[in-house]
Amino acid sequence: MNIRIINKSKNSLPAYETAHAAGMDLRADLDAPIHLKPMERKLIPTGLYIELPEGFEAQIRPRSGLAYKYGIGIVNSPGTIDADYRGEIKVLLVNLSDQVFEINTGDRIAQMVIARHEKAIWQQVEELNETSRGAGGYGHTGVA
Ligand SMILES: O=c1ccn([C@H]2C[C@H](O)[C@@H](COP(=O)(O)OP(=O)(O)OP(=O)(O)O)O2)c(=O)[nH]1
Ligand SMILES: [Mg+2]
Repeated sequence: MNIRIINKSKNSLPAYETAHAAGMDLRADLDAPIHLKPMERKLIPTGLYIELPEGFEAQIRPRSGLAYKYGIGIVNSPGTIDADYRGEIKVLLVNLSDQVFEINTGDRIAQMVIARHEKAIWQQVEELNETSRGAGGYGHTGVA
């Protein structure tokens, strides 16, 4: 599908890195390197602006390699880009390691998945259909 995009960054457009990748990697668009101290969080600009069709969202998800090797996560994971948002896409990184993490312009800091979503219309009722699970949750089926 075609999605309108403005690229004010110095990077090329986000791209699928492999043939059937679900996400396109997002690159940082910086004037100077950013240093993320342990437990610090910062909004990282991408220089990208998109116009999603109604009924679609973009999810901003962590990259597993950065998470595993450097403890880099996304505070609000998955971030949600709404179809009516026209501002710059930013990524809220957090450093969960005990080392400073340096981000340079052009670094692939996250990935973005374009997804359909439903628009719910509430049907307010007094009772819900019964199930065998009922209100059980939070591990009520056990561990093993
Ligand atoms: O990781 C993210 C998450 C959000 N956004 C942008 C797009 C999104 O459409 C908007 C609002 O995000 P969200 O609804 O998650 O934040 P909010 O705190 O509810 O803000 P708002 O009151 O503006 O909806 O911010 C990003 O650029 N990156
Ligand atoms: Mg919101």
